[in-house]
Amino acid sequence: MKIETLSIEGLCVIEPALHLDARGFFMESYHADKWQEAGMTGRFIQDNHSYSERAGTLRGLHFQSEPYAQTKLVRVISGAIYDVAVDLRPDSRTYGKWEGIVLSAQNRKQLLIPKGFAHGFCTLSDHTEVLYKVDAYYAPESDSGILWNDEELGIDWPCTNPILSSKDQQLPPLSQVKQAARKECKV
Ligand SMILES: Cc1cn([C@H]2C[C@H](O)[C@@H](COP(=O)(O)OP(=O)(O)O[C@H]3O[C@H](C)C(=O)[C@H](O)[C@H]3O)O2)c(=O)[nH]c1=O
Repeated sequence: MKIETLSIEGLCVIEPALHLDARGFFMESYHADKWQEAGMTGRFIQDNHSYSERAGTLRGLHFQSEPYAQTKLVRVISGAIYDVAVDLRPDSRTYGKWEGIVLSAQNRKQLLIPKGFAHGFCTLSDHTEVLYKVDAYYAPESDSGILWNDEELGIDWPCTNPILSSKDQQLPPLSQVKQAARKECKV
């Protein structure tokens, strides 16, 4: 297994060991103890699977607020995505910074996104399937997000006119998310 840290602390890219033979390959796509030994947090309790018909489909940016914040372990089993994580951890020196990486069925890379990040991706091919593990259950009442093309974030998406859900089209700007977080801290 190879692990690469990214410029934002806590984000890391995992490449599981591949066992190749004349039939193809086998890999352990997740192993709780090995992932923990490698320093990755998160005991995952829910698996998610999304399918996007067309390239240029953008899902996000989403996050669940505490106490339902989720660590995510994201990988692609068909097609490819540009996967983006945005640091929303209140005391982080990289608050509001983002990292993007291509995850694909071909590169078999996985992105570990700790709690406190918003997450989104844009598909780079038709018929893209994304699997991701989370360490907290879906809690719609805590579901929140940031508008994909928020100017303050300035994410360099590879898709200009994406296919979005109506929900994602109406997500708030980062400024509003920051304001809400400040209000929560004062409570
Ligand atoms: C996330 C989730 C959704 N749902 C239901 C709720 C809706 O009826 C339907 C589609 O949900 P949504 O439009 O939020 O799905 P995505 O736009 O793919 O959102 C996800 O994509 C971004 C990239 C993420 O990181 C989040 O995990 C998640 O928000 O699935 C569930 O039943 N359980 C779940 O855990």
